[in-house]
Amino acid sequence: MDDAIFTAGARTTRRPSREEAEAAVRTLIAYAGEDPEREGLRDTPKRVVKAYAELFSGYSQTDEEVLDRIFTEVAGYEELILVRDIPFYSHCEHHMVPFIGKAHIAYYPTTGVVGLSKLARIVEMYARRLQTQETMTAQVSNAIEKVLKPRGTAVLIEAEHLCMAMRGVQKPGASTVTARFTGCFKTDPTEQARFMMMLRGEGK
Ligand SMILES: Nc1nc2c(ncn2[C@@H]2O[C@H](COP(=O)(O)OP(=O)(O)OP(=O)(O)O)[C@@H](O)[C@H]2O)c(=O)[nH]1
Ligand SMILES: [Zn+2]
Repeated sequence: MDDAIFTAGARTTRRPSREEAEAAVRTLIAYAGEDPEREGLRDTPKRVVKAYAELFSGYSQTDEEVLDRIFTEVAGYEELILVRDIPFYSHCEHHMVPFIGKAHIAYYPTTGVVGLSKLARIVEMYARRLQTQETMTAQVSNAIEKVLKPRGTAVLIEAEHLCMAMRGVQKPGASTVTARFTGCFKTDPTEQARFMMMLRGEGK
């Protein structure tokens, strides 16, 4: 696993070994002005690399693996399905600092539905990568489109970017909203309005 080769875009890169990753963390600790050998920090590189396995676990899965089971026995249900307030933690790809928020996903099924938890799992998979909020929004939407071929998909993500809160422009509390509408949500303004109303808990 440590020596695995991975391909990103057109480039193929050797995955650094665990030892190399730990050495990089030690370098960053020293760069921050600390002594990486002091007791409290001695095991930190190991802990950070272990935490990375969890925080960036989204690279080892695919859309098809996550959305692998489609249920067709839903008595002809073709109405809107909305899962809202799916919490997530991601990392912005510019600063590698967390952005934290909630995703809301709706779709109109055609041939079947997925388990509700799978919508949260697809959010997890893309959140646990280096991201921009826009990319993540599009990726979640594309995954649902590809696997479920729904009549329409609506994905709305709201998040606070800590790179804007704890550094740089320092605006804690500013929230970013991104949305992608496809199918009937894109072509029919009343569907979009219905989605927004249901998000606020007003719709039916
Ligand atoms: N569009 C978009 N921008 C993001 C996201 N996460 C972080 N950013 C922005 O990425 C930008 C990177 O800007 P740069 O000028 O290259 O970097 P910087 O000097 O660190 O910028 P400041 O954050 O303004 O200090 C910043 O404006 C961030 O707010 C995201 O998910 N989407
Ligand atoms: Zn950032």
